[in-house]
Amino acid sequence: MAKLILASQSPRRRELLTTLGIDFTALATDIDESVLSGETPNRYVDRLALVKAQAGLALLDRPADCWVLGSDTSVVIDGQILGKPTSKEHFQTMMRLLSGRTHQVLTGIALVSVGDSYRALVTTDVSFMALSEPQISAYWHSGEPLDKAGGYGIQGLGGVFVTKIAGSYSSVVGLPLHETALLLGKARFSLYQGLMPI
Ligand SMILES: Cc1cn([C@H]2C[C@H](O)[C@@H](COP(=O)(O)OP(=O)(O)OP(=O)(O)O)O2)c(=O)[nH]c1=O
Repeated sequence: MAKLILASQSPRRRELLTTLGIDFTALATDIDESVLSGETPNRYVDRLALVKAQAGLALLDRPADCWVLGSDTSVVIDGQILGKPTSKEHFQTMMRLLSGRTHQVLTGIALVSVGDSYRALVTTDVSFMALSEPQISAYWHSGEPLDKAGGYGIQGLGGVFVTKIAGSYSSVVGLPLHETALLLGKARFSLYQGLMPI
């Protein structure tokens, strides 16, 4: 039986993958997350998921026995990719953009082995209430925004700002469970007692 490796340092991704009940090992990869010139948001998250998985595969002693899962989540508004905030000012700019509007959360996932790869891209619409400057400032001081794409966590205090979501909640948190299960099925991993046909 092949081994499953999660190439991610995100605690949310580890938690979400754990819920599928398949044994896996997590390892951290360090990759360049810069957007290429002219790259669309869809291509960007798809490429980064693949690069993370490939970087994970390259770290393994016995890659031939393994499948590596990589994932990338980005927030997109007006065609602009919002990554993680690098400062309070950067965070405020993001919140002002998201305030009172609907944006997209894109998550790319890639499952790679030495000879094969499967990929999926999931888009979810998330609507925010209109935010005041004091609200934005209070949220920054919670400490939650720093390690999250778009500067918010729907699963935490950031969920207070979300008025509507259309799509996959787990994808917004970092790993779309349905699509991940489909990819794992293609790689012949069996989920809990036939939960998902393979
Ligand atoms: C929008 C949103 C993002 N996020 C998180 C998911 C991802 O962890 C993070 C986006 O950054 P990513 O670069 O996708 O992931 P990461 O750096 O945390 O982990 P790794 O690359 O090692 O896998 O933002 C939430 O937790 N909740 C949310 O509502």
